[in-house]
Amino acid sequence: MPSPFLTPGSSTKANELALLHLRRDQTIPTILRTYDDENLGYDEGKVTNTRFGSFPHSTIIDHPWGSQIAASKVDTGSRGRRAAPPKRKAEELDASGTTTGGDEEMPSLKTPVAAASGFLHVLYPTPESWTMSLPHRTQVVYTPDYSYILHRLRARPGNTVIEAGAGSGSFTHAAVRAVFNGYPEEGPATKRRRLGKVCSFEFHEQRVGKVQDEINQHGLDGLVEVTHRDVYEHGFLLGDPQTGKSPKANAIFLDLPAPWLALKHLVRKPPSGAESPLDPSSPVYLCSFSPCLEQAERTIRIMRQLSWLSISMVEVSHRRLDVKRERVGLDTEGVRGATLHPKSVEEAVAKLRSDEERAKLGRSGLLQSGDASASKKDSSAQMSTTPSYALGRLTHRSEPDLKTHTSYLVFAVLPRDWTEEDEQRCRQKWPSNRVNSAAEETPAKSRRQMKKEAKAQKVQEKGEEQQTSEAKSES
Ligand SMILES: C[S@@+](CC[C@H](N)C(=O)[O-])C[C@H]1O[C@@H](n2cnc3c(N)ncnc32)[C@H](O)[C@@H]1O
Repeated sequence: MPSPFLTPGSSTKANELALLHLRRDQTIPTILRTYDDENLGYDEGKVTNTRFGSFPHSTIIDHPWGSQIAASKVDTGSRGRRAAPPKRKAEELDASGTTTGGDEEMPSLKTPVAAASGFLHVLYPTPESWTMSLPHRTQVVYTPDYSYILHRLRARPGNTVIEAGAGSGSFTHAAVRAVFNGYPEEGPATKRRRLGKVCSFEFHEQRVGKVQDEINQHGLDGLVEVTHRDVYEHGFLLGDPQTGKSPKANAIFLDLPAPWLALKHLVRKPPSGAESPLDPSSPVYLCSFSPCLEQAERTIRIMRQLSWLSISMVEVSHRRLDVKRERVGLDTEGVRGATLHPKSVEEAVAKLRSDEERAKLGRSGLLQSGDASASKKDSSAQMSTTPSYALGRLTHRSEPDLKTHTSYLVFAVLPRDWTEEDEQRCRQKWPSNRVNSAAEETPAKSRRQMKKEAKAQKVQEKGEEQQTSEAKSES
């Protein structure tokens, strides 16, 4: 099954994840099904109820992504009072095998009737929207952090990423999109076309089960491999911790309470004699996510002992700045967000004077509605000589609800092992006149010396030319 995260196609499909977008900060993830998989007893099949109305999934399936879906009239009251428990019906359907996957074979469902109001938009899932809507089981890595981490890990199509722990699967989805290079069913990986993969490790049993279910429902089987493992003790091999297969990782992301305890397994030659989980043919990039500086320091100390290079630490502290023009004044009547209040003493006094004037005219019966509106128009015309975008005071303040948390990210690189055979292979592959044993033995010449030698050669050539011309003239 193709994943809607990676290849969503043009329209929604039954049994695939879709995001029901209610408003900017409210999205409901759901697996679209025509039948009532939770046995809630709706005549219309599976229904999602929201504050903007009820949405039978039959009205959402087979619509282009981004479509606006109108709410339907759904009987949410009487379904619990049915004589035959709907659960039995659903169980029978499950047993007959007609519910899962075979939506065409479903018994007839009630055709939904459009409600007078209410709508939502149906969107395909992305790692960003999934991060905002996923069921949180742990603290998660948010988009501002994982976009930077994946960039620094040089995660690209065809790479293999090790992730520990998987937690709620937020980073997992972003990582698999970064390394995706085709589905395993499309053909085996070749030397030139490696299929990207995420090897995810988690020691909390229930979280493993949940992540595994989500990976399966999101069509990411084969691209993400979740292993139930305490990585401090048993490392990162796939299958058996001692004799298992190496994931041959190019990039590693550790989101663990004690990352330094896992580092001993991330070496080229494990002391136990087991295979290394790292790709022997490439440098390995690592990022460790810590909420406090002490953890970052401790990780760095162990990294140094284990030959990690280019170690650097970054504190991620995102702030989104809300920039806007604050308008205050009596000329802002009807302007959204503006403060209708005199902005200076002069304006306040002018207002008092005009109010007094108008009161006087009113008392003497001279104020006519036409005159009043004309005088109002005159004053606003006077004030509107400045273009509206330049009116008011420019202010900025940081938006408080940006979802992220302060994090200390430690980055490092472990170069690939380099043997004499590798050296010889390279010399054969890229022979160079400049790389020969003679050149290696003699120390490199300085520029000055080279210039001197060139000059001497020129003088010598000139002398030789002169000699031959003299000899010619003599003969
Ligand atoms: C902060 S959460 C990870 C969140 C995840 N990166 C995400 O974006 O959703 C840390 C996870 O590490 C797991 N963990 C802690 N110690 C572990 C260990 N020794 N081996 C494997 N997983 C471990 C915890 O169970 C927890 O789920």
